[in-house]
Amino acid sequence: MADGDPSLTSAWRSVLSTLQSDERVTPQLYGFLSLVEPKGIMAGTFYLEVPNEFTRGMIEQRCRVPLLGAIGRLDDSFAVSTFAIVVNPDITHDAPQVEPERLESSYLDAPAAATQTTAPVTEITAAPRNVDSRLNPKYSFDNFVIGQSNRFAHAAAVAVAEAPAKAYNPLFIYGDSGLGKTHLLHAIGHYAMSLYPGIRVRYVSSEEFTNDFINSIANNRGSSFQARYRNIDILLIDDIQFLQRAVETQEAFFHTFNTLHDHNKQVVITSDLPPKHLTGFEDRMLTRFEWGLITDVQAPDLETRIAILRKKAQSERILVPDDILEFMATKVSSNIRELEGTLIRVTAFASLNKTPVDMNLVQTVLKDLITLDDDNVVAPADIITATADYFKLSVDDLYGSSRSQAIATARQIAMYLCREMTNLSLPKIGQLFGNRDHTTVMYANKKISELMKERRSIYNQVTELTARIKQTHR
Ligand SMILES: Nc1ncnc2c1ncn2[C@@H]1O[C@H](COP(=O)(O)OP(=O)(O)OP(=O)(O)O)[C@@H](O)[C@H]1O
Repeated sequence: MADGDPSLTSAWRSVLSTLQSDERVTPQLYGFLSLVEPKGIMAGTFYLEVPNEFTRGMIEQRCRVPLLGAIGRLDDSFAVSTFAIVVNPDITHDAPQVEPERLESSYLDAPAAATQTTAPVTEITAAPRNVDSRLNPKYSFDNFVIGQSNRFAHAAAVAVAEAPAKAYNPLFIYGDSGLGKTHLLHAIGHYAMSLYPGIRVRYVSSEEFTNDFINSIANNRGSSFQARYRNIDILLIDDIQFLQRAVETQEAFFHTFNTLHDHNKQVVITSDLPPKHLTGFEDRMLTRFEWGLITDVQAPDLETRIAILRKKAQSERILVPDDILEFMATKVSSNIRELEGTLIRVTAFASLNKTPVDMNLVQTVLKDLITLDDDNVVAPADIITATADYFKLSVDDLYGSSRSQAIATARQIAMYLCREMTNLSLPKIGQLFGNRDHTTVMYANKKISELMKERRSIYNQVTELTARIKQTHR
């Protein structure tokens, strides 16, 4: 679709009208959205232009989720699921309704909660707010359930958000997959941003860091890489184990870490193992990981698992009796992601059949979801092949960029299953599917969870496909 295309303009108008009635979009934020020029739709991405970095930052940081939601509501014929924002200073528009200066100065006001700590707030450098924090709004401290297994990690995370670079630096959180490390990282970011409006936070997975680094070398843009990772107040880096043996990327991370630490900026790192068990890292790097505080997250006990399920059910406004929650929590014991997957399936089934969630239903659904043990890990390639076979498509269709509805839905189902059945991170799954952004995977996950509740055909497809994949792994 080209610039000036009337259907493009009408698509963007419809997005704006959805956003206008979204209570998460304040009039000030709407002011920034009204600066957007829609440029085109390609390969499922809505390309938008804005006049400056500040506007891009505001939209990316504060409107990402409502915007993805509004785009998702567009007519299927647009075949669009995500967006990308490009800065074009040549666009001329009226000024946004909030002047950047006002936001800047509010950043320097010590917030109430922060004054309880020893953090001298003004030490955090005020600077243009154009950092895309890439935080997932789903993961906050409010919806993190505290239990014996994560109490210490949670307290350390809160302390770091309240007093960046003062409490523990770096904070190193380790533990098995699916136990809440990523959730804590994002929660630190959100909480720090609410305490110190305008603070520059960047969440990045090690894979994204590696890609950024490689691209910066390939494109001779080392200085923009440095600017991106060094002009920030809090760096949240997920799954550092993926930098094992990546000598040059490690070197880049080493310098980033030193610069941030020397300038009193906070670094938070997660990993599947504690520093002393990580192999493939230089000693000087491991020593630095141990400078601050190391804490682990463990598998949650039964009570915590029940509490997590209860919280999740409440947030989705689903009524699930306590004995059912307890039953589900007993069946799925180690991985919280799997626990959530179980709840999604159960509530989708109940919603489709318009029946309450009772023990019979849970037992029926759980029959299809017998968990695989650790030696029986599903390879993402198997999921993709099985999905392609099931929908009578080719594997290349799923990797590729076709926007046909049938292929796009099959691709989203494959992404959903990769998220549910493997330990792969969102960026890694995005990479697998033709280098897509991790937000596309997040969106696919959400969309399929919702569609399962609304369309029996989708529920059946996901269930049958899961059973087939598990069958081949028994
Ligand atoms: N204590 C908790 N309270 C509520 N939800 C939780 C908790 N711990 C984990 N979760 C949820 O479980 C899911 C998996 O957690 P998360 O992605 O943070 O795990 P992880 O340890 O980072 O795993 P990986 O190493 O595979 O990236 C998320 O949806 C998260 O919100």
